[in-house]
Amino acid sequence: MARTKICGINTAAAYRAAVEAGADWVGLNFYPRSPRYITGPQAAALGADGTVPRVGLFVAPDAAMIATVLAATSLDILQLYTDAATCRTLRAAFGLPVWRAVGVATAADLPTDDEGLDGFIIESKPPAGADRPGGNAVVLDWSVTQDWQAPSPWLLAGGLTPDNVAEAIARSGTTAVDVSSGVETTPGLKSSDLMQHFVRAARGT
Ligand SMILES: O=C(O)c1ccccc1NCC(=O)[C@H](O)[C@H](O)COP(=O)(O)O
Repeated sequence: MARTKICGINTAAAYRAAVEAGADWVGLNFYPRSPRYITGPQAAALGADGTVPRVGLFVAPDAAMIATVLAATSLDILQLYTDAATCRTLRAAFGLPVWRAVGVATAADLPTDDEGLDGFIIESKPPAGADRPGGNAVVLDWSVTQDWQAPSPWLLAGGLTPDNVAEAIARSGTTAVDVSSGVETTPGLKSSDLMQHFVRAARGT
């Protein structure tokens, strides 16, 4: 049984489908190189009704980048691809919970304290030559977190699909999962059926 974040929501239809599928969070991607990229104004049209918490994703962010998005729309959580100190600074600046995204290859890469943050996204490192740090459909070795004493809440991500998420949950010990590619038919195009199957498989139903 795990909660689910569906990341890379980029249309009103995809937002509705993620809500109907039972996602616990939706991710909005503000990284221009991503096939799921949206702007702040586009995000404003995607379910700012509070139905499902919205996680805003930023890569190498500064305060101006985040402020520009927040001027156009609200966010509930920040998912940041940057160092822990910058995460703490931005957390204080905007008064929003921060999840730091951590690329993991071995147990040595796992955080050993909460870093003054609210949680982590634990995912596979990007493959060589990747143009983005996440959303690459690359699976992590799920045994890496088996003996980890997680210092705070965390979500498992990377290459998850409706077919492998139950095994990923069982082997990693996670209580929350995060998916982007695995619920798409092509990069950036979310599938309602795949989202429904993914959430059901994550819930064990
Ligand atoms: O999804 C992207 O395109 C992306 C681009 C740059 C940074 C992060 C990105 N995704 C972040 C996520 O939270 C994804 O859900 C996570 O990396 C898992 O992606 P996937 O392996 O495609 O399920």
